[in-house]
Amino acid sequence: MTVTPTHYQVTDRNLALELVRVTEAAAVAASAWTGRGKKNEADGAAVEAMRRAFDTVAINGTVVIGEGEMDEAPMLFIGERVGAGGPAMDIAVDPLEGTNLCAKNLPNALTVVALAEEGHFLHAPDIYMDKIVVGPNLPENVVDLDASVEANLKALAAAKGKDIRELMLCTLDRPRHEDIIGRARSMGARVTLLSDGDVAAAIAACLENNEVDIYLGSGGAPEGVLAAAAVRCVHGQMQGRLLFEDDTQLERAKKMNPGADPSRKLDLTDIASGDVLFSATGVTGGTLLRGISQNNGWTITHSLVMRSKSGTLRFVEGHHDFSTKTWR
Ligand SMILES: O=P(O)(O)OC[C@H]1O[C@](O)(COP(=O)(O)O)[C@@H](O)[C@@H]1O
Ligand SMILES: [Mn+2]
Ligand SMILES: [Mn+2]
Repeated sequence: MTVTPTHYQVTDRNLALELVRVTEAAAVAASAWTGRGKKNEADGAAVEAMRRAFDTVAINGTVVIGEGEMDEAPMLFIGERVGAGGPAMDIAVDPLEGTNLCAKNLPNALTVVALAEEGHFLHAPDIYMDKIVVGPNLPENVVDLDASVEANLKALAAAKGKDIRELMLCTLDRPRHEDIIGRARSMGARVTLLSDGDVAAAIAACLENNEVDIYLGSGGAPEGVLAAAAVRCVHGQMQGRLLFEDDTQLERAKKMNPGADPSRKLDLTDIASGDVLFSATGVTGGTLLRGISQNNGWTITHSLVMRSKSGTLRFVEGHHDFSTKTWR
C-alpha cells in the first residue's frame, strides 16, 4: 500500500517526539541570549530556530496562533504554512514565552508549541484573554470565570478539603489584577505574583507537585490557546474570554472565527478540542522545567511533551552534541 498523507493518523503518536525537537531547537537558540537584556534578539533567535525545525515535521501545518499578522512579523505569522507534508493540522506557537524572563535570566522562560487537528484551535488574535484554570480530579465547573474571586476560592477550598488559607492563587503582577489580588488576600489565600509567563502558571495549577491551586487573570490570548492545549493533556479545567479594547480587535476576532460570538465565555474545548499535542522546553529553569545547561560539550534540554488522546505526559531530557548535530 502506498502511504499517502491521508493515511497518517491525524495526530500520529510519533509526532509528539518530532514536536519536541522543535521546542528544543528554539530553546537552545534562545539560550544564547539568556541574561543579555535583549528580548527581541532572544525572540528572533527562537522564532528562526523553531521555523527551521518545523521543516522536518511530517505535517501540513498552518500557524493559527503565532507571532502576529503577516505584515507585522517576518516569521511564524498567522496563516504561515509549515511542515514537511502530511496531515493538515493547526499549529499554535510561542517561540519564546517569557522574552523578558530570558533577557533578565529570570525563571520560567519556555519555548512552546501545540498541534491540533485542523479547525480545533480557537483562532485568537493578539489580544488579551481572561483565564481561570484549576487542576484535575475536581467537580466539573467547580470554579467559574463569571463568579467572584471569593465564591471561586470558597468552592475550590471545599472541593479540595482545604482551608482557604491553604490555597495559593497565581496571577500576573499587573495593576489590572489589583482587585483579584486584594480579594484573594483578604479571604486569607496566598498569592503568587508572576512578572511574566502565564502558560507555565496555568500548567502549574494542574500539576499535583506544585503549590498553585488556581490561576486567575488576563494575559495573552495566544498564550490562552497554548495553555488550553496543555490543560487538556493534564485533565485540568479552564475557561476563558477574549477581551476587546476596541472595535478593530472585535472585528478581527469575528473574521477569524466566523459565526461565533467572539465575546462569549469559552469552555476549554471551545479553545482547544480534539486530539492535541503539546511540547515545551525550558530556556531558564523554573517551576515546570529546568533550563538549558552545558556539560562536557553536551547541551542539555528539558522538555514536557504531552498528548491529550493517549493521556501521556513525558518529561524528556535531551543531550545534544552540536559538533555533529544539526536540527534538520
Ligand atoms: O505583559 P502583558 O501585556 O500583561 O501580557 C501578558 C502576557 O505576556 C507574557 O507574560 C509574556 O509573553 P511573551 O514573552 O511571549 O511576550 C505572557 O505569559 C502573558 O500571557
Ligand atoms: Mn508569550
Ligand atoms: Mn513570545
